[in-house]
Amino acid sequence: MRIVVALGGNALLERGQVPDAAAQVANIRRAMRALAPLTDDHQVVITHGNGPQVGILAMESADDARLSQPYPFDALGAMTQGLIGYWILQAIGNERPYRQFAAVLNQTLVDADDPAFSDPTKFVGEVYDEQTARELADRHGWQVKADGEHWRRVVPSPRPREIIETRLIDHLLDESVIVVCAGGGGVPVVRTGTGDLRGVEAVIDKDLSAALLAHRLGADRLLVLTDVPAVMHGFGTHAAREIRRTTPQELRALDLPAGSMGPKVEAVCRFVEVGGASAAAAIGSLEEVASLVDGSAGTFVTAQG
Ligand SMILES: Nc1ncnc2c1ncn2[C@@H]1O[C@H](COP(=O)(O)OP(=O)(O)O)[C@@H](O)[C@H]1O
Ligand SMILES: NC(=O)OP(=O)(O)O
Repeated sequence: MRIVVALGGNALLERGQVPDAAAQVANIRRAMRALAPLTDDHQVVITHGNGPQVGILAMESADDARLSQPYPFDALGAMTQGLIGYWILQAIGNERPYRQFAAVLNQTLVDADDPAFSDPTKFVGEVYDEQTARELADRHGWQVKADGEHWRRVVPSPRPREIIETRLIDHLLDESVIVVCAGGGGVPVVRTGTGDLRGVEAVIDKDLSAALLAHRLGADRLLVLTDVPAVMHGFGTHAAREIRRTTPQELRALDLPAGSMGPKVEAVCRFVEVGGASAAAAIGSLEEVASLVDGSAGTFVTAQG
């Protein structure tokens, strides 16, 4: 099978953990140990988030007095693809030293007139209390919003339209290469009037890019891995109940938070809706990844349910 895996942010950095390199390397090592068996039997693409990391780089850049302007988010996104891609390559390579791996620094096309550019929603960087967040916003010209009980910086997150490197990734998979790409949703770019690509200030949602990539690659599965075993009815209540086999229609009827489970559900729904009868997607925990493939764990989504 051809499988696209979207690795949740918690696999890189647990909530509240200090974002030291060593902590992330150890987390990624654990994640790759769990993912490695999947790569023995299937063509696998690994995508990953970059919200905390891109926020740290943005803060460093904003504080660097030598710069007349902080580095823009397309450049920062490319940096995180290199950083996290390197960590993943090394970790999966240590698990399967006889295999070939590639981290593809990729560009993701978005629409220049996407309404998201005037309504930032993507949380990046660290969490703050409201007062600190507002002070930072005044000092750096940021926009900040409440993320649950915390506050965080937000940046525009336009809808991904095309993964520019899809053909290259397709060839690599045919050659049995394990591919890391679309990290942080891919470097956001628009096409100019002359047909050139140009970077834009945004951070794309990695689950939505993973869904697009999975569709364009004709993948059999999209697996969205996170820190809960499934999508749940009544999440956070005593009556919480796992949703096991379902359809996009049933999932879309749920009221889910925009900053966490919402985009994951949107991603699996989009993949199944455009993929037809053979497409299947799952949301569940990294530790149960093998069982997510056949629906014996997690929330398994098909057109038929
Ligand atoms: N209905 C729901 N079912 C399961 N988890 C939910 C639900 N609603 C919100 N969540 C939250 O979504 C989180 C996963 O999203 P997120 O934190 O963005 O994951 P990741 O960082 O792994 O990408 C879970 O840890 C859980 O707290
Ligand atoms: N780009 C992105 O979706 O990152 P997170 O998953 O870390 O929010």
